[in-house]
Amino acid sequence: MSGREVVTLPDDGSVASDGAARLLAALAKAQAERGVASVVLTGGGIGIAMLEAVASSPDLGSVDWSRVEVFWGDERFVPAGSEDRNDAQARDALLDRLDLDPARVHPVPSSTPGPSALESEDSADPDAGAQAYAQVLADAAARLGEGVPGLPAFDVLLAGCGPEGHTLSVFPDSPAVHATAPGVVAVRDCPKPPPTRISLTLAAARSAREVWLVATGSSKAEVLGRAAHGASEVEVPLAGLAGTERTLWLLDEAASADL
Ligand SMILES: O=C(O)[C@H](O)[C@@H](O)[C@H](O)[C@H](O)COP(=O)(O)O
Repeated sequence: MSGREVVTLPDDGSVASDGAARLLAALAKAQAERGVASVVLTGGGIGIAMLEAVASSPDLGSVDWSRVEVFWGDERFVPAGSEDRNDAQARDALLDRLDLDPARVHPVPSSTPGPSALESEDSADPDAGAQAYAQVLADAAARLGEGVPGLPAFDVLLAGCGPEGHTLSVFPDSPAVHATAPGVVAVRDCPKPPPTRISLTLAAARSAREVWLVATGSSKAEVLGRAAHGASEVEVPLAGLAGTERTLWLLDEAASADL
């Protein structure tokens, strides 16, 4: 596991544009090395702002988007197409403008059948959805190469965090944070709405070569400070984020105040 690298930028706009430039460069490098690049997207304000910055980047064409595999680290378990879904927000912000191969875009199953690539796997039961997504990831691991058992060695996994320390949909002292095996879990009773979600576990996120935590604003400062000073992942799940080659915290000054 890699040591943590922290980059602090002046404000959220510069985090979005710097993150976008880094993402484009990382995907282009992965394609040069391995042919196909893979990225795990996140929801949240700064995660989506970063995708908007990718969409408006002059370097958008430096990546061959038909050779990018797209996954999500967590998803709100609501109907397909709902604006609450992280995948719908990512499509609006960026994905709909790209020449992606639909077979390489892997949304997390939704709560009702709908216009998703995984329509047949959508279900009213989040546990069934989690199991279906675990199979999608296992199939991808066979294609892309394995990081941890059963999970692809994603090139870049993006994650946000909440003021109480959640990342993905893994909340402090919740069943998901106690699920220590690499995998996909259903999450119920989330403090952040909507209450039902599907999420990679922290151990699954650690399958990625590079894990980037992207966080801005003063509400995140205290919990980032606790993680930097050794809080456990059970208390502060974001502390458990790590990539096999690189762990990057991309923050603004407000979020960095207690490091
Ligand atoms: O579904 C979600 O909401 C997320 O994936 C979640 O983990 C998010 O990234 C953080 O809560 C940060 O969200 P903000 O950037 O909006 O604070």
